[in-house]
Amino acid sequence: ESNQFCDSGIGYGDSTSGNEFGSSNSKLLIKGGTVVNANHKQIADVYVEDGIILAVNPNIRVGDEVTVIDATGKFVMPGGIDPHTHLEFEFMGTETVDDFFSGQAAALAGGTTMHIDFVIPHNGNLTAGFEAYEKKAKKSCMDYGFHMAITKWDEAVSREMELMVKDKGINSFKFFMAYKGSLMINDELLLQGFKKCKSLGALAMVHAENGDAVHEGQNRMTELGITGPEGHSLSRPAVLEGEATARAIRLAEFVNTPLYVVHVMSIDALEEIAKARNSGQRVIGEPVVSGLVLDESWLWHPDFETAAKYVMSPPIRKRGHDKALQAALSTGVLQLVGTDHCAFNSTQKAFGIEDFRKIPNGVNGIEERMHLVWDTLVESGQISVTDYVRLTSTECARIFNIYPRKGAILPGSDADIIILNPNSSFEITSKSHHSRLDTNVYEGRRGKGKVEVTIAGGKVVWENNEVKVTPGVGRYIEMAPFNYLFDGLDKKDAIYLNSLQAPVKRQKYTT
Ligand SMILES: NC(=O)NCCC(=O)O
Ligand SMILES: [Zn+2]
Ligand SMILES: [Zn+2]
Repeated sequence: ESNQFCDSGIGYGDSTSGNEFGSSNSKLLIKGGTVVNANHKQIADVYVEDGIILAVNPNIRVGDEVTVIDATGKFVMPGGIDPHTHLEFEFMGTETVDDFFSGQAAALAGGTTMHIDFVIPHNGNLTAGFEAYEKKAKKSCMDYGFHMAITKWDEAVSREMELMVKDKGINSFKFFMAYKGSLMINDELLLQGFKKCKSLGALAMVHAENGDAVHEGQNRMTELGITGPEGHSLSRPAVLEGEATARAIRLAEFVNTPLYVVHVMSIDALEEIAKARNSGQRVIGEPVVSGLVLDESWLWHPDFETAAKYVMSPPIRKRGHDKALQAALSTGVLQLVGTDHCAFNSTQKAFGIEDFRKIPNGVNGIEERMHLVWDTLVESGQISVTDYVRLTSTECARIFNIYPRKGAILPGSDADIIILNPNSSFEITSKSHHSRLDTNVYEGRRGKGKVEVTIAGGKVVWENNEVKVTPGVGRYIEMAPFNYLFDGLDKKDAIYLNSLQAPVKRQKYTT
């Protein structure tokens, strides 16, 4: 198809002409499509000026200076927001191949117009980590936000969390319960971190696996002589994800703070989330595309390169978990879909050729998510088109407090828009994808529904199978604390305090 601009297939816009997102159209009319929001759909036109949606109405008339895009028979929806990515991430002795430019160009080609990446503190220092990620993100070609990981605990970290929330636009912190010896924290830290999150109105996020038990499982596999990629799956079974999910949920309940469980990969974990939500606890569950559409059999593939590309944590599970995760999205047990895009090429994956513990963990997905969710869930009739918008965009915007600026096609919202043709089809291959990866875990997959146009910040950045983007035009989106999950939590605290009886008055004890 269109690899005419450079070898990655990414065309560069002209930043000197003010034509920043690659197309000259600062005034756009998207005509005759079915405009879909999370709670409503209607046939309407969408008028955009200078990056903002100004009107959504049937039969909008415009002058000749306006670029008109015909969307008849197609869906006009908010651009996808990926809540979980790792661009330019230093991990397991190497760095992901997609940076804030290539990863975002890939995202735009797949209909995602914003992502939230994880800042990793520098030797535990949050400010240093934030500044490093600010630098990495300077080449951004689409809007982005940050979560922040917490990897150690002391007074300085506690103060810096406050600084991040009050001055830097971060409203979520991730705690790794796995990766012993590197990112993993213990229960004491988890508890302190949850308390701090609650006081700041920041959302606590967990990578839920029992890291001590995973370490034990890895030793067990090594002693048994299982050194290949299948050892990755065997060493960290779903029970360890279920255990950590349950533990995090109970600690969040003890602190009375909302919890977001990232990359939910198993029935074990989703059952814990379902139980907590049924009892009224505010727990959000995020499955990722790999968990929804793949199964672990790839890890047993006789070719190392093929097997190793599926190594991620928690692992991709046995067939059955995928279908259960899909059903949990359609019933509301899980609320939004991410990717955990964390791209390591085959040379990097080969670091673990002798020992699965050294295979860098991570799979791709930032470009594929919107297509695969459509094909898997909408085309199969499991969710409606409005649900699709909610799961891929709106709910993420609500959780991270940027709705309705993002996640909606409404007057006043940012003009981040996709046009999806339900009668067209897509095919995924590393030969034409826009990531810098030399492989793709979805290689060869075809499906129905194709994102034909992506508009980011009011500019057409993907059309006719061409992506045209400019490094440096993506904006950092600050996210305010106290999202909707915090509403009324203080009332629950007050009821709890009132329920405590006065200390029992006892006679002085004499012997
Ligand atoms: N998931 C994974 O394997 N790599 C990225 C780091 C993480 O999210 O745990
Ligand atoms: Zn994780
Ligand atoms: Zn991740």
